[in-house]
Amino acid sequence: MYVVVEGIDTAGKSTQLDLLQKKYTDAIFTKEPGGTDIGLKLRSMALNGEAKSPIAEMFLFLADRAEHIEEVILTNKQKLVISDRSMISGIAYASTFPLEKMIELNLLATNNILPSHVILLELSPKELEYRLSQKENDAIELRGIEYLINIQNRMKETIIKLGVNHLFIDAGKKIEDIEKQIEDFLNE
Ligand SMILES: Nc1ncnc2c1ncn2[C@@H]1O[C@H](COP(=O)(O)OP(=O)(O)O)[C@@H](O)[C@H]1O
Ligand SMILES: Cc1cn([C@H]2C[C@H](O)[C@@H](COP(=O)(O)OP(=O)(O)O)O2)c(=O)[nH]c1=O
Repeated sequence: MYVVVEGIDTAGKSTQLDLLQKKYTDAIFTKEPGGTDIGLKLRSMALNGEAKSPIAEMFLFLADRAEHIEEVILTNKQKLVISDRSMISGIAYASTFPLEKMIELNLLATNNILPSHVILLELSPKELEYRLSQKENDAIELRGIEYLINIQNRMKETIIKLGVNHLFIDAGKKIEDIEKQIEDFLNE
């Protein structure tokens, strides 16, 4: 099983992944960007906003993804792999590029490998505004509420277009209610 937890910044991914880690002690936990050695370097370049060109930034994430699929996903095919983000983020965050083009590029990077389970934590603009105000923001988070809600809409569109098995969850619900919904989805 290749499970991905998706959502815009502050949606609650890390919170749920910590809970999953306690429950699924034999699973492989990984993330994008930064799930491999090269990925850690690419992650720091991408997140520090070092690239001036949005195209260069997008290719840093694609390089990370290609390496991650090769090194982590393919080598653990028989195991339960749970990833913090995936190509869904890759397609959605590259919002200045057409969706179809991004799907094509991401399928090239992943060798056409798709997640078997996609969990999307979905935030309301109000809850997003509150959560961003409670933390120090990185370069991407500083792009603001409207930018991130647009990304969230693109995430939903991407999931539907790819036709992957998915669960959309209201991220404003109680942590334990979300945890239960995820558990039920993985046990289906
Ligand atoms: N269901 C929830 N209800 C209220 N606050 C939450 C919930 N889930 C997470 N949080 C809080 O929101 C913030 C962002 O959560 P986090 O798990 O770090 O998100 P992400 O990994 O998606 O950026 C944290 O302060 C966390 O404690
Ligand atoms: C995977 C991916 C993430 N991103 C963005 C989303 C996040 O803002 C950022 C890194 O995600 P994340 O690791 O969730 O950041 P943090 O640990 O600070 O919560 O990179 C892209 O722009 N493109 C991508 O392909």
